[in-house]
Amino acid sequence: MATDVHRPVTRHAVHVEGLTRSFDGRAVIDDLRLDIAPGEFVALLGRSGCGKSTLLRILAGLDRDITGTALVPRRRAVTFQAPRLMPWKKVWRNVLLGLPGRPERSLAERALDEVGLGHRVDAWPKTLSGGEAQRVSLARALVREPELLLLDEPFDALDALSRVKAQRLVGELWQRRGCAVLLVTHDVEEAVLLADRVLVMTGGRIAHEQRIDLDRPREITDPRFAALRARLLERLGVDTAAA
Ligand SMILES: Nc1ncnc2c1ncn2[C@@H]1O[C@H](COP(=O)(O)OP(=O)(O)OP(=O)(O)O)[C@@H](O)[C@H]1O
Repeated sequence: MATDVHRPVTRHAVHVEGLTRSFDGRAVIDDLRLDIAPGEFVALLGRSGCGKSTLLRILAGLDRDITGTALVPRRRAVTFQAPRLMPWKKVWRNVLLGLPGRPERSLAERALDEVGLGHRVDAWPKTLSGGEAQRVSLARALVREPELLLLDEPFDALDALSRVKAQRLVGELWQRRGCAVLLVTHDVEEAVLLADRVLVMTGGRIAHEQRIDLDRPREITDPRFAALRARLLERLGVDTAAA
């Protein structure tokens, strides 16, 4: 088994080749190939259960039971659908959780400022709204100064308005930080809004990829936006005529 995970890479932010992950003899990821360039924003779409989260967990280093090659930078960070905050730690301590050594509180303050939560540094997690909690988890990712940011459906649990705000924030952070992003999402519109390239995963592989060559900020009212959205929905097997 050639598990070549987590060596530093330079030319790519992610280099995956011949990656396979099986559960109970069934390959959920099947000979998958994927490259992400430094600073590139990639969105990953696919039907429920197609293996998106499994791939993300592998890239995050949380699942090493693989065959094939998966090279990612050492400085990487991941956020999940749920913010996963420790309720007995204040917000700033949650942000610094898991960092080596004795990181300074000011690090957390800076990251929280960046996500618009400078005023909630000393708050307890239970006093946060869903959108705020998700932003804390984003700050926890940013404090690691990632070259690769892995986002697993980070906006899914949010109401429509918080979702739009959070999407905008992620777009701004990405532009400011210049890190590569892999965003797993169910939402085709979100993918077209944010990504340089959208991947559609089927049968454990990347079955389709679509470059999004629209200027930013993007307008969903742009006919080119609608055309890309329709093409991706088609690739996902959604009947757009009936939608
Ligand atoms: N630890 C596990 N043990 C057994 N099967 C698993 C395990 N983790 C994932 N699977 C299976 O692998 C498949 C892919 O799961 P995964 O969570 O990666 O899908 P997904 O594309 O992220 O789905 P969703 O969009 O619903 O989140 C599913 O059939 C799931 O049941």
